[in-house]
Amino acid sequence: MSDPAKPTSLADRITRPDLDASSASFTPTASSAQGKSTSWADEVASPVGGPPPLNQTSSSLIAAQVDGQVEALGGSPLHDSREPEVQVTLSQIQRTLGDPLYSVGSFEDLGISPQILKGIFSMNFKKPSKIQEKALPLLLNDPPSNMIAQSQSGTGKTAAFVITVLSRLDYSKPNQPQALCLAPSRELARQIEGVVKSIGQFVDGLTIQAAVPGTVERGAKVNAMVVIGTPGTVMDLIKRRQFDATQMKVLCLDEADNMLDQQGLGDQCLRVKQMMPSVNQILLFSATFPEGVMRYAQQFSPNANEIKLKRDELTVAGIQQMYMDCPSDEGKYDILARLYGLMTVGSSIIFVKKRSTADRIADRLLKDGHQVASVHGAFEGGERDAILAKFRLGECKVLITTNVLARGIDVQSVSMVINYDIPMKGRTEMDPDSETYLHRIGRTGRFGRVGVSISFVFDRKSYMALQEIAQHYQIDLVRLDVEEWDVTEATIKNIIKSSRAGNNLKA
Ligand SMILES: Nc1ncnc2c1ncn2[C@@H]1O[C@H](COP(=O)(O)OP(=O)(O)OP(=O)(O)O)[C@@H](O)[C@H]1O
Repeated sequence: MSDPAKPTSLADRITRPDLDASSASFTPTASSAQGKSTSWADEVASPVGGPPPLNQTSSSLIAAQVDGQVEALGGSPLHDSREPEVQVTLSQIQRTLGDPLYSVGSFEDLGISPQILKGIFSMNFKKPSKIQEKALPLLLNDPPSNMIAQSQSGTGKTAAFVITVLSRLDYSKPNQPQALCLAPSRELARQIEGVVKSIGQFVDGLTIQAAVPGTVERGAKVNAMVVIGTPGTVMDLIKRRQFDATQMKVLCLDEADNMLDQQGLGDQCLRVKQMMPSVNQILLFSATFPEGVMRYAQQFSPNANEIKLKRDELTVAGIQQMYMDCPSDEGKYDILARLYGLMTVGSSIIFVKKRSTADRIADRLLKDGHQVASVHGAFEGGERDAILAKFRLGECKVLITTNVLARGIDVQSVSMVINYDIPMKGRTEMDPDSETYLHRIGRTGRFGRVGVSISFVFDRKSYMALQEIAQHYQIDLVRLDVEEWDVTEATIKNIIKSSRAGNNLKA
């Protein structure tokens, strides 16, 4: 069907790596080199570029496996050249104050309290990551200044803002709310609460409280120094005077682009901010800041120092991004069921568009004898917490979910992410949602680990959407052949194994 000499499709641009089991390295087969394919990929013309040299694709896969090996016993794997340089732009105010811009090589250089340092080291953080080394000197500088910070998924943004929050508190006022971290989902808020607890575990007098649905009873007071919550709940608590926000110093929005971009969440964040007259440091963090949202972010967090990444540096090198050409929408299920064995090598997350799809797939997989759990917005809060807790502990290895868990969730054992449905924007679903794609696949490959993402396409629309996402980030997706299952299986296994080796060493 396709002319091997003519680079017309994504499948032509991207090469399928085949595994040479004896040498445990990838080499292209004759069939892939000749462009043999019967997929959507061949039927849709690609507007850009020719194929990368075959050996380039295969060697990049080998490199990824080597990169994924982490240092033995608690060494941090993310301290090498794979972490892209972040671009720092100082605010006008900061420039007039003088240039404090330096990059710290160690947490000790930050001048933070010994108790906070002890907390950091107890988490086995040996050195700051790039975002931490660039952001923390600015975040901790006096007088406090705003920041809009972008860095890749899994690079330690949470610790950067948590260390800042803990360094800004007046410990003589344990019952007075002074810092608020907002997140778009209860799960992420809970996770941030955990990080505050861990880093702050040796800080005398620290008080922490979650403000997500169901945690603060009607009439009860929010009386902790650090509050971590979701925008709607926090807004209601302040309005009902359960939460005194008058002495708030720091406001931090995690996944800021997502919250500011959505009508409801964005309005709630703005209302919350307006109810905090004394806030003097507004921090916005995310792996993505699309241009349109950036302008609003700059209004929300005025005169902020900015840390940004180039668009082609947004994807994490350790995540091998692949796709599978499925026979039909319904046919995706059979492919998923075949992948099940690989999904349980580590832990996996399957992202679908609709809650009903999550339930349907979970039911079928369970009936077929597989252990999976689904979780989404229709579940009651406590149930959501319980399922995620099981997943974190590895008691449940495969989680089927919607975009509700696409952002921020940090489970280091996740070695595979499956995009069962390609993420599309809004109700019309006309445009691919590149940001959500990035956040979804970012649930694997955390802090320098290796992971695999597999996106399912089955028709022209899904194929074109994925192609657009690939072009947006200038990435080459690897095609896995559903017809050559042995090769596909070996390819995935090999990558996951390398990440597991790292994790085992770390344990
Ligand atoms: N300096 C460090 N050394 C070692 N591990 C670290 C360090 N900083 C953070 N980590 C670990 O890296 C992992 C990812 O961090 P975190 O969840 O903050 O990423 P993130 O940048 O917020 O990602 P996302 O964009 O997906 O929300 C966590 O498990 C965290 O404990």
